[in-house]
Amino acid sequence: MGRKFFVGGNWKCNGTTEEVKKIVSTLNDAQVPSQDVVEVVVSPPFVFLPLVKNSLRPDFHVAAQNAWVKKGGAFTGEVSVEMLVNLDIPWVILGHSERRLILGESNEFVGDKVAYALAQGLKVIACVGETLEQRESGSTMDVVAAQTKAIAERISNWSDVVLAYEPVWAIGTGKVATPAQAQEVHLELRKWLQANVNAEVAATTRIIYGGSVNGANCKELAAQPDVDGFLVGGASLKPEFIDIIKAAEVKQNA
Ligand SMILES: O=C(CO)COP(=O)(O)O
Repeated sequence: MGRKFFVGGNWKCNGTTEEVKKIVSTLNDAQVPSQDVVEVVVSPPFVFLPLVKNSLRPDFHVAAQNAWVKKGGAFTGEVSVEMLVNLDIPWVILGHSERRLILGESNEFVGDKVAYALAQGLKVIACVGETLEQRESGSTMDVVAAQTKAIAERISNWSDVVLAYEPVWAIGTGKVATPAQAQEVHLELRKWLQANVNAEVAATTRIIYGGSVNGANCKELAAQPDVDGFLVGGASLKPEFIDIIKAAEVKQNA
């Protein structure tokens, strides 16, 4: 199958220097499966990226939580892709629902960001997901397909993209999607990629789940055939993130 398990930790807008040092030290001391089995990427706020990059174990990598849509310049408050490349930051999270919904980023804007970041050599964790209202009205697949389409229309190479399905109603709510709910959308997304991109991209692109993942629910989710890992928020700030990384072993034993 060849889809290496991927565990991302999205620290969001959290942390002090002391807290960040503590999380890094916990991660550095952890016994986890090897890089051949699981790819681990943590995403601190921009201001802590150099600290984390310089102190984190070499088998774990870092991601920015956002980047500007095109070349940097007169865009007060933004951080450009070029700056991330300059700092040797390999990954960026784009299209997180908090940016789509709170900061008003449209599907097209997110698609443009993904295309620009990939073109400059970054790897992208691209997020999609429906709100509770959209789920209840039966439009989950239409919503995630439209979000994915806006990306697919703008890129030709998916090898540096990880697709994160993060239902908005499950984010930070403690209300995790059931393994069946996650599997259903992941499979539909894979079918969408097959029909609209190609079979190889559908078979090889990692589709990870995010939304109230924790040490207790991660194994059952990881056992789903189309769940290739996680994007973890709150629990990525805690030692239980190590247990979530270890959920990769579920795939090995499958
Ligand atoms: O938004 C998320 C990761 O990007 C998920 O957040 P929680 O794990 O805190 O629900």
